[in-house]
Amino acid sequence: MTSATIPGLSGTDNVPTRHKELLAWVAQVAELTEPDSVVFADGSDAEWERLTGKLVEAGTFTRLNDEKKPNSFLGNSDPSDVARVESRTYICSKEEIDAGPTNNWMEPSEMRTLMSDLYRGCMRGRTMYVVPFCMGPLDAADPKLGVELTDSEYVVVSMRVMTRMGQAALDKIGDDGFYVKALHSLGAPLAEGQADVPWPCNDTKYITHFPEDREIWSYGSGYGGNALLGKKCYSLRIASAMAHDEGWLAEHMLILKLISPEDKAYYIAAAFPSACGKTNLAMIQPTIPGWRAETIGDDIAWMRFGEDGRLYAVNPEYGFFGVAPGTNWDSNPNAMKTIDQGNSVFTNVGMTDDGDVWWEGLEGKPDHLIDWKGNDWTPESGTDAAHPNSRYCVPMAQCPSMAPEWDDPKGVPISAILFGGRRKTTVPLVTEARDWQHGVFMGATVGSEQTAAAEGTVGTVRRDPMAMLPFLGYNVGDYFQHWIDLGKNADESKLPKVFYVNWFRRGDDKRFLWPGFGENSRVLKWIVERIEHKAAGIETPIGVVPTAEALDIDGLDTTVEDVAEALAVNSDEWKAEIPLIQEWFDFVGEKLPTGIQDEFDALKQRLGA
Ligand SMILES: Nc1nc2c(ncn2[C@@H]2O[C@H](COP(=O)(O)OP(=O)(O)OP(=O)(O)O)[C@@H](O)[C@H]2O)c(=O)[nH]1
Ligand SMILES: O=C([O-])CC(=O)C(=O)O
Ligand SMILES: [Mn+2]
Repeated sequence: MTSATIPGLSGTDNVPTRHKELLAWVAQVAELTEPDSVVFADGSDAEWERLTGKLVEAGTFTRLNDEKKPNSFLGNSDPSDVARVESRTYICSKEEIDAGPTNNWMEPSEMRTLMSDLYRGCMRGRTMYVVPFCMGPLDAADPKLGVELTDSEYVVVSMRVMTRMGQAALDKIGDDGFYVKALHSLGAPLAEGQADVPWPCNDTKYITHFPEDREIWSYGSGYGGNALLGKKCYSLRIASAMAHDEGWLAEHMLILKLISPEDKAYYIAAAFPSACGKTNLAMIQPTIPGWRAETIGDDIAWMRFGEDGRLYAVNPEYGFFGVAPGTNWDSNPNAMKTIDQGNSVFTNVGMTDDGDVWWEGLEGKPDHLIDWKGNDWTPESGTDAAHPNSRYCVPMAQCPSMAPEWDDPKGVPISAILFGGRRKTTVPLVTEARDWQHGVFMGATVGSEQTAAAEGTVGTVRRDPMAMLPFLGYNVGDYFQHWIDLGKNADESKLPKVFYVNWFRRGDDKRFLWPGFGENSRVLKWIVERIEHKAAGIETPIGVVPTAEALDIDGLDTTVEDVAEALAVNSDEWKAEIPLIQEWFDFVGEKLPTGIQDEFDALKQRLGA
């Protein structure tokens, strides 16, 4: 790590790059934000030691018991800074229509002026880190590079887990290479002698994207999705705009490798909204004999057509930023084994008296711990030990279920795409689309109950197209058209088949009708057998659903009645869905593709609605 003081970045001898434009940008931001010092992050172990040590000293981190979680830390946030802030997230395209109805928009120069005022002097008393990173393998033909400038050590160490961060990425950028500019500040300057707080942040927050300039400006939050700018901001919002221009897809999808008893591998990508089961499905342990699964990615997929006409997916990430509550040895043993190897950062979970972590749903409920707000907690407290959106941040390479090809820059050929959401009613366990365009319609109309992953009322149903509602870098109507066009230009026989799944349907007494987790392998088996033309299905107005016999429920600890209810297509429920879809399409507005409107009209006709 080399440091250079400001404003003297003109003397660049001790700086680890000769990239003039990059250095000019660093100097310009330093001049605006006035940090005490500027440090280039190199991604080394020594740097990790130094920065985690600094975070412990500052009271941000507590080092966990090395025998339980080696080289791991707990950092509990300010209670106001626990999730993505969608109402403060902006797409500042030049024209408002290009941000579209699903995004907040402000004219770019107006936003730059407003945020420059906030950034002025905002790093006083802090260090500004220059964090080079690469999304996806460094040896990709066209590596996707970025540089985050941040005044948060928590961000630097988390970026090291989540991305290929440090000198290797800076070397890839070279002397004049392109990189995405990602500027982040906690917005919490320190006056001379002012003591710091454990989790600095600001009540004013902006998470801003300039898609045409491929630039990100974030202010006021230290939380994952708002501050680790390689993840949602770059790999989804900016990348979706790049993908639209360049003919590929940047999606909020897990990537799973499923291996049949005949040893044939199938790669499946699945888009579910935040906190709706991507990580769990990505690490699934199938319950049906002979079937195995491996992980390629758990949150983001970049997909492009290969020379053979198939759609290939790459996981751009390097770490998991997973939902902690509900993760346990039964629901997700692979996540537990990954975490147990250490090298992790936990946010907003409880800490046990022996220096380990605990959250709701984890085995071994302790009699006493310190909760995520720093208070004494006992099972009688009646409060959550961990915030519902508490997270573990851990290197993917440690996960025992990773497929050997998980970081292959070529990616993996996708056989099926799953869309899903969290719906108590209406949506069956699994439905197969009639063709690509019908599949795009399904994705475009996914509804899901709101979770704790963003601010808002948990439980309200909202449309979350392709699970991308909070992550689209451009107009949602153009996005639907892009999906349709990619299918039109492809060899239909090589396109992935599309399915709509719902693990969350409930019975009258509110219980889940389907056990989920490892048992979802039964649904995956039907999907693979549909691809191989081996499983039966029934044509319904909404698509093809399994016959009672086609879904393998051998040895399943669920009643046949519940399974039937989970699979049921209830035409009254679907008729009630029609005005909701209409309302959503009215909101999408004039850019709704005719292909999607055609699918909607056909659905209404089939339903007699
Ligand atoms: N009932 C039920 N719950 C599930 C299932 N899969 C996951 N969950 C629960 O859903 C919550 C979120 O699951 P994750 O796998 O972390 O969700 P995610 O989509 O990766 O979330 P993000 O990281 O926010 O994008 C956890 O509380 C899980 O226990 C399932 O098949 N059935
Ligand atoms: O972005 C985050 O903070 C966490 C995440 O994966 C999501 O919300 O989908
Ligand atoms: Mn996510």
